[in-house]
Amino acid sequence: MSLTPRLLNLNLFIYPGGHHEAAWRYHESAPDRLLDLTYYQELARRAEAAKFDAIFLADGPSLPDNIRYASRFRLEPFTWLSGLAAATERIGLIATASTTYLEPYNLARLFASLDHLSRGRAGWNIVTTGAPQAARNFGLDEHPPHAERYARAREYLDVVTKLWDSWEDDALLIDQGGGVFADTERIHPVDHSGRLLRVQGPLNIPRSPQGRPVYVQAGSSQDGRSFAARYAEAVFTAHQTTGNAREFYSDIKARVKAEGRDPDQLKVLPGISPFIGSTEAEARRLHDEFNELTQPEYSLRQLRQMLGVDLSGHDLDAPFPRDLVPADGEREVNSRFQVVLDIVDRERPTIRELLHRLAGARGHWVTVGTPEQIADRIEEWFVGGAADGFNVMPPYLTGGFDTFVEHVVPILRARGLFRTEYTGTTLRDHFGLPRPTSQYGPKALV
Ligand SMILES: Cc1cc2nc3c(=O)[nH]c(=O)nc-3n(C[C@H](O)[C@H](O)[C@H](O)COP(=O)(O)O)c2cc1C
Repeated sequence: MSLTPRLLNLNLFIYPGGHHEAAWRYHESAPDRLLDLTYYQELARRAEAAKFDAIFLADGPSLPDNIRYASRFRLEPFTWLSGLAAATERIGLIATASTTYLEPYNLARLFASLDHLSRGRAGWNIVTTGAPQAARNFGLDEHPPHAERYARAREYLDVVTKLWDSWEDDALLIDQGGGVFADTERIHPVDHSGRLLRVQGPLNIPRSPQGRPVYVQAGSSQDGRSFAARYAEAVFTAHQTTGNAREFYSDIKARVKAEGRDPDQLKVLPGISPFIGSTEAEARRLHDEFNELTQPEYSLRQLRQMLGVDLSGHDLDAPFPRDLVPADGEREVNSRFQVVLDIVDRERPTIRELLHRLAGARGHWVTVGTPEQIADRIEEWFVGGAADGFNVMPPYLTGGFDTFVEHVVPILRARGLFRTEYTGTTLRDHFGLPRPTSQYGPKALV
């Protein structure tokens, strides 16, 4: 049982301009700065000043098909995070990278380099890539099926973990007198030859400050949850209700325990996208103002990706036609399908009401209220076995984040729920995770 108080882990989940689909149209947004590094460096410094655990960047190797209506382009995460590393000292840097569309040796180099250059702040959001259109950017006619992507991901994790371990911690000698830079006896080829991957190794840079990046994952299917239980040290997830979040949390922790791991060493971090006002009415007005900026063409396309149903041409103010949702329709992400279907079954919305429910954060928890109300809800999930912390998803930037930091974080601190200072320097320190030893390291003396 840990003696240090259990504190929230909070990440800033950055989408260009903000998570609400219409954020780029809001008068306080700065859509002309979304390719400007200094815009994100300013944001990263504010998140570090607020003692956040990490910055998280999503990614996919294809252009989302709704770019006509929303600022949904994708800056490459490693390039982006290297620029943020140069502007910060402590805050973690979590990049999304695909086990389907990156070669293991390249991915291992990218993360080891980011971990060295940031002095131990790298995290890896491990994805298999849900977007089928990515396949044609890599010479494939078809996107690999879900189960096959996870089979590759499991073998992939074994390979890159070997690569990150391939230099023992004390392999780098830099013995100027003796003229030996590195002890090659302590640098090991990995010689992996598996069903799907073949990699000889070793990696071409020394073992990084954290040993390897923090393993983050966001799967929700059975494959996804089993994968998380075996490898992940943090799991991102999307839930609308405390009940569903609690069910996911206890399932994942039980799976980790069944894998013989310590459940405290996997942090469950749902998304939260808060609209904050000095009164509840003001917060609701702000939320409505954003929803009035939405464009049905975008929202209907997103709904088709989530539910596999095309409602263009339907009366948006008619009840959502639940019977049109195919049980096994073509959709990108199974887990989000269930989240949206639960909203439909629970709230019986019109089509327009459902589009507005999803406009804020694509099925993540959107919550509207005063700073005290937002803090109450965060505390309820945190102490109630539904979350170890959150991916904070500001509906718009930078104002949506500034309001959360200036008005909600102080309340969380006053309640003893969030750190006042960093107690460590690496992302593993912030998450309370151990630094793994190398599987090639000197065998423990018996
Ligand atoms: C917070 C969060 C962030 C995610 N970010 C990405 C991402 O950047 N790229 C991606 O391809 N998938 C992303 N996903 C999707 C997951 O990787 C995963 O495919 C999805 O949750 C469905 O799980 P499943 O594959 O186990 O069905 C994200 C999911 C969540 C909850």
